[in-house]
Amino acid sequence: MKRREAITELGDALRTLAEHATTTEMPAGDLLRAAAELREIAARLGERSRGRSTLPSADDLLGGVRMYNPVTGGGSALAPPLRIEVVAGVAIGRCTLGLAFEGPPRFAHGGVSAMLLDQILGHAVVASGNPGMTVRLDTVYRAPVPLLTPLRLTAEVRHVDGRRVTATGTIATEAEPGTTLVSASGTFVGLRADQTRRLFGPVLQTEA
Ligand SMILES: CCCCCCCCCCCCCCCC(=O)SCCNC(=O)CCNC(=O)[C@H](O)C(C)(C)COP(=O)(O)OP(=O)(O)OC[C@H]1O[C@@H](n2cnc3c(N)ncnc32)[C@H](O)[C@@H]1OP(=O)(O)O
Repeated sequence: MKRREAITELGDALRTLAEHATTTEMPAGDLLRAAAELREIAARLGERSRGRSTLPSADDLLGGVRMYNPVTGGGSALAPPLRIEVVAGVAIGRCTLGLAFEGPPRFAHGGVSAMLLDQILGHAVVASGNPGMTVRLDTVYRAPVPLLTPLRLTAEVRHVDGRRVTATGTIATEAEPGTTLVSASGTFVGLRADQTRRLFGPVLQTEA
């Protein structure tokens, strides 16, 4: 537990770093000094690390704890992070995107919106008891998503057809939750046992 807290602390620091590195207007000399210091820290962290087929020791895959998920993970430098709760089958997500997520000036990159929606749709799908992988994600961009503004996302499952599950979701601001900025519809497919073995066999072996 202590290690998870430390991972989240490091994640927080990294997210602050990413945001300041995106917004800084400091002169070149300061940037070069910072780069050299950061390379030293990175080398230290890299002294003990895992490979692609090994789960993070702090994760609990079956319990749904993924510390470095790039959308929700407290330890991820890339995650906003999006906080998700599921209430009566509806996944509700909250986050605020900083300038590191900028696409058009003042607004979020469209790929970031798709990433947030893929994740929250996935949570609704898992909560419905039919976990699967995304095989299709259609996004409709109705209005740009503002940065530095609390956002509210929702997602719910619409249809289950054997191994195929369809879910829909939206992004809005907390201030105007009824005004959809981006909507998405996703298809998720539950894996057969042979597909699970082929894709995740090495990871599941180290988990056991
Ligand atoms: C308990 C605590 C919980 C805590 C809470 C944790 C929550 C934790 C949430 C995580 C949330 C993560 C959310 C991110 C989720 C990703 O980001 S997943 C990563 C991105 N997705 C991928 O990489 C998937 C890539 N695709 C594949 O590997 C393969 O398509 C799959 C998934 C193995 C399926 O294999 P396949 O050969 O394509 O399909 P197959 O098994 O033959 O057929 C299955 C059915 O799907 C259909 N299908 C396949 N592709 C498509 C398509 N593109 N469109 C429509 N239908 C399709 C087939 O037609 C077939 O239909 P039927 O004939 O049965 O009617």
